[in-house]
Amino acid sequence: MVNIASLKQRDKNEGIAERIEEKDVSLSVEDLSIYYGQNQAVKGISFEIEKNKVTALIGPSGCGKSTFLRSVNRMNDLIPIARSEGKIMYEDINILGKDINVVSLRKEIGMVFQKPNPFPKSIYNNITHALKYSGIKGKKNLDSVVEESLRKAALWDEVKDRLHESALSLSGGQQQRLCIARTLAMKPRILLLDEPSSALDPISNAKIEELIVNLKKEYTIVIVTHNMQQASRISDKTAFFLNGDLVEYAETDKIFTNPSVKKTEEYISGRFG
Ligand SMILES: Nc1ncnc2c1ncn2[C@@H]1O[C@H](COP(=O)(O)OP(=O)(O)OP(=O)(O)O)[C@@H](O)[C@H]1O
Repeated sequence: MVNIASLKQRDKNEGIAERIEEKDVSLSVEDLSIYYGQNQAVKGISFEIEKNKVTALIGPSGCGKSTFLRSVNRMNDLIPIARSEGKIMYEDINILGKDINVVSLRKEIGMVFQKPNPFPKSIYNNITHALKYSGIKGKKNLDSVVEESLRKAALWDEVKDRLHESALSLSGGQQQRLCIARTLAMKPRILLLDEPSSALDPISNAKIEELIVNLKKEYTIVIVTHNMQQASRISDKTAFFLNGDLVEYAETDKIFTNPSVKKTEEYISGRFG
């Protein structure tokens, strides 16, 4: 079983970690195909996701965006008929390798879903729940991780006086920021966001967008969105998917002002999808 943390230690010993740190690439996708039984949902795509940038995945419904996103932290493992070919390299480790420790991978690469899904526990316990399994103990330590995570998720000021109330008493937008805080508490390097604000009101949406832009200083962010304005406002790079193919991948400004492929232009101008 390959444990990501131990690999990093090995890399550090061999001086590889420092060299990797200098690279701008966070994930390198190499000829990736994903199938559900006979249906090929992702068709041999290759691209590199850059560190400390926001990468938006856009495209019409059913084109493979979520399938790709889920494969990055091995959530597709939970679907018996799903299988993949090709590689997703993360710090010189193939995420799709059979010997990857998926639990440690998911700490490094956290995921937040479309619908806020806090545990039916207190705000505080939502954050500490998984920490206990990763060996962080003691009230002082836990308190400090709770505060740090909630601050990073821009939620601390709104909840600091009600940490022991149920997370379900929060608004939808606050619940989603709590889910982001819960993911940040695991100290990930990469955040995968699957339409994180599409179920929220415009003000909550604006808060999530502002949060994403702030978080990219510390994290690499990959976001699936159907909202073209959102992709153009917050992302640095945009990948346009269509029928499982990666049709175009470029700087967001280029995709939205001067795309190279006609299909991209048709999609972003609302002519289909
Ligand atoms: N759990 C699953 N089992 C079988 N097929 C699936 C499963 N999830 C997705 N698919 C199929 O894979 C293809 C890609 O779906 P996917 O959800 O990745 O698209 P998407 O671009 O994220 O769509 P949306 O924007 O609607 O979320 C579709 O043909 C879909 O029916």
